[in-house]
Amino acid sequence: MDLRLRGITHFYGDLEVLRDVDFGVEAGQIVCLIGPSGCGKSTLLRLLGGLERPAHGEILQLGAPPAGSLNPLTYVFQDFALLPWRTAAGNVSLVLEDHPLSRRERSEIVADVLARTKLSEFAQVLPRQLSGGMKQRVAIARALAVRPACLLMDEPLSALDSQTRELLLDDLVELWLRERFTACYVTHNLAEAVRLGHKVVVLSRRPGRIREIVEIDMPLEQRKHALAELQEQQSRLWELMREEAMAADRELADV
Ligand SMILES: Nc1ncnc2c1ncn2[C@@H]1O[C@H](COP(=O)(O)OP(=O)(O)OP(=O)(O)O)[C@@H](O)[C@H]1O
Repeated sequence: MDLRLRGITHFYGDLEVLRDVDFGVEAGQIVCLIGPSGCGKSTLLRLLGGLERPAHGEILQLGAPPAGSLNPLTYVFQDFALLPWRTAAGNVSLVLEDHPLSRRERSEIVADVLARTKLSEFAQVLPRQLSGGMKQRVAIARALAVRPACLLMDEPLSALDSQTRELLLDDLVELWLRERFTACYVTHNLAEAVRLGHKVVVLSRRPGRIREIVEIDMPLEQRKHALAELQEQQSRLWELMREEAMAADRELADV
């Protein structure tokens, strides 16, 4: 299933947050959203997931979600959002409990996604016994359990230390190579955007407009070993963002 945003404009009261935003998320691709603080990236994810409706414009879902999808648009949050009293398996199972599945089907799905995210041996462990990186892997397993058409990822690595972030970044690349999942991925981290994004949507400061859409053709599996080339892409993205980021900072300082 592809997603298309057409002419998205959004307000909170009188505050115009997004203006005339157009882009697409093609099935099997990761689209990264970057832009200065407050430019409306998380708002765009909420609009994509249907949590809010845009003031103007439309979001189209083209094609069918994967067979058996229980929640086509599924969020992965920065703070993992795990229930502390449930084990890793219990947290994953939670999102299946409102669906008409037998106990056996449920445990098969849970075992499958824990295996796919290399968490099988941690199935019975509580979140407090897990590192930040492992917690986020549980959250990703939970998201995969509902067979999403598109993962809506809001800075999923930003609560982690830099080493863990790097490891999880590798895990995400590996997962994508195995499963070709579709994602719209919000980040402040340009290195993350150029490692993961097939396309990077650069937004201007508020009201967020499309500043540029940068396609990165290099296959994901090659990127880890092509850091010099990626650095060029990253510098280009930073050039696009720098003035907007400085202006956004000045605006925040004036508030
Ligand atoms: N529910 C809301 N009600 C009122 N204003 C809101 C609401 N949600 C967001 N905003 C405002 O809308 C603007 C965009 O917020 P949003 O969180 O989408 O930006 P962002 O680009 O994700 O920011 P950051 O990079 O800092 O996370 C901000 O000025 C924010 O204060």
